[in-house]
Amino acid sequence: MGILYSSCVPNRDCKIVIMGLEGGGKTSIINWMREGKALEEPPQVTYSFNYFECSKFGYNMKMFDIGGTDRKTTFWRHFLSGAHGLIYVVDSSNFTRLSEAREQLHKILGFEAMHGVRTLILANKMDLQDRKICQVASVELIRKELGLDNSFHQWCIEPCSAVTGEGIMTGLRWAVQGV
Ligand SMILES: Nc1nc2c(ncn2[C@@H]2O[C@H](COP(=O)(O)OP(=O)(O)OP(=O)(O)O)[C@@H](O)[C@H]2O)c(=O)[nH]1
Ligand SMILES: [Mg+2]
Repeated sequence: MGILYSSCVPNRDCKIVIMGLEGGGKTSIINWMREGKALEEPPQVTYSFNYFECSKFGYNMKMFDIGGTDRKTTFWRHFLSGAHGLIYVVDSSNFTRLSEAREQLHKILGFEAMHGVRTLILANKMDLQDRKICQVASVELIRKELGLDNSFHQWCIEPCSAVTGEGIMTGLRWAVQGV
């Protein structure tokens, strides 16, 4: 009976918004979430947004991948409204843009629609250090630079790579917990 019951329970809808500076790896990460593998070709720059749906962890996830080049906050408002989770992607190999990321993240979290929304920070491109291509910022440094310690939001930082898949599904599971 238990098995019959669980197989009949429909997936719950869950709206996830993925944001971050351009080139951080949002589209590549979403590809991992959907396909479980890295893209064969580097993705094209996302102008405006991409929309994807995928079923994971008992949720029908509606995912909005917001291109990093468009910084119009009026444009963001539309996507943030009704979101259950925010995933903010940071390029860990780009030390010089961490303060810009902090500014953008705080702007996003300042929207009323973000109150009570779980915020997952994905510290992406960790493979670059593992493959000895370049040094990346540690999770500790990213935490400090993003300045979330006094935030009322529920947040978590997960190191990840859209090349190896490290950390992506663990982070996503955290982001949708309790939705
Ligand atoms: N080494 C490495 N490269 C990555 C990783 N994730 C993304 N990239 C590369 O980084 C570049 C940008 O990736 P995108 O996924 O297009 O980044 P985005 O955040 O969607 O960028 P916009 O659409 O411009 O906002 C591409 O060349 C990717 O192949 C990663 O985890 N490791
Ligand atoms: Mg993109």
